[in-house]
Amino acid sequence: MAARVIDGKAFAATVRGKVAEHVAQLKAQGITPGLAVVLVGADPASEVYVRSKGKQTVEAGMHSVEKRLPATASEDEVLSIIEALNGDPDVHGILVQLPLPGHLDESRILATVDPAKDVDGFHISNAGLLATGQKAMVPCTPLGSLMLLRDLHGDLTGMEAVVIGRSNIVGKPMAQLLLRDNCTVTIAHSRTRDLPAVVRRADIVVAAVGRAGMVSGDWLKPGSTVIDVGITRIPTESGKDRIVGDCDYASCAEVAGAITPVPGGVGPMTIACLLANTLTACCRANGLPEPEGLTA
Ligand SMILES: Nc1nc2c(c(=O)[nH]1)N[C@@H](CN(C=O)c1ccc(C(=O)N[C@@H](CCC(=O)O)C(=O)O)cc1)CN2
Ligand SMILES: [Mg+2]
Repeated sequence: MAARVIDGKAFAATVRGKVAEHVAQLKAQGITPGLAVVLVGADPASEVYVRSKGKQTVEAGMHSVEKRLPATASEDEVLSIIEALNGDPDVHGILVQLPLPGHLDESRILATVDPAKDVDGFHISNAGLLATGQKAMVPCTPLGSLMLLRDLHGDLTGMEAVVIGRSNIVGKPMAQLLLRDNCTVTIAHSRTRDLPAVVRRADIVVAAVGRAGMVSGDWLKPGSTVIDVGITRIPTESGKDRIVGDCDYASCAEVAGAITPVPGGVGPMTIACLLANTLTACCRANGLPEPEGLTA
């Protein structure tokens, strides 16, 4: 039987609606959550994401700040912008759009964001809090993926999860979140021996390696749930890029029980969760209860 298609676009719209409702309540108390996005350079995909972030921030009723620097900006210039945003009381969330130009030290830049305003959850102190099971800001793509899984399965306790990819942004935090939800978690990667056999054990597969179409249907346990985090742009003859995930959709959809499409799966959840994290950061900064169902 063909897999159920997990509609991340629709789910993201629901999340954004909930965020907007909370924001309206905060504004009635004189509090407006604010999100600042820092973009260094003019990577075309980053331009698109940053524009969407600003637009969706405003649509949710929040205050949006955009700081743009040329690709030639020095590290000190980037750091001084972040420091100013750290001290701005109207800004509750700060993110630095990745990738950064190669001459900049990404770790140093991310470590300069105030952890309480780190709505991407990339600061080492948030990574450490998450790894030790404490209250953290959680990276948006793993948080969105977890929301989709909880919506589909309810309780994830006891499920076998295989996360393919060990990045700090997706693979590692995703594994931590699944562990926290009582899954038995394996992190697989490019050096894993017999990757298809490892993936075949999984009730939940999260593919986050950045290799187009790598996971094929014959790697899957029948009925498993596939979360495809990959986004690879493939140029087409029409001149417009087509985007594909890390899973070979046609073959995986024949074997899986449920699968996220690319586009329209995990991608839209990333920005919806960014808004949710900004709301959470604003509530924490004001000593207010956190919104239910919008955090991990
Ligand atoms: N600071 C950050 N940088 C990057 C992150 C991040 O979470 N924080 N993630 C990605 C880019 N990204 C957001 O920044 C992002 C990627 C994809 C989507 C999305 O909605 N994708 C759509 C397709 C859109 C398209 O056609 O390009 C989908 O999958 O349906 C949103 C945000 C790297 N950098
Ligand atoms: Mg670098």
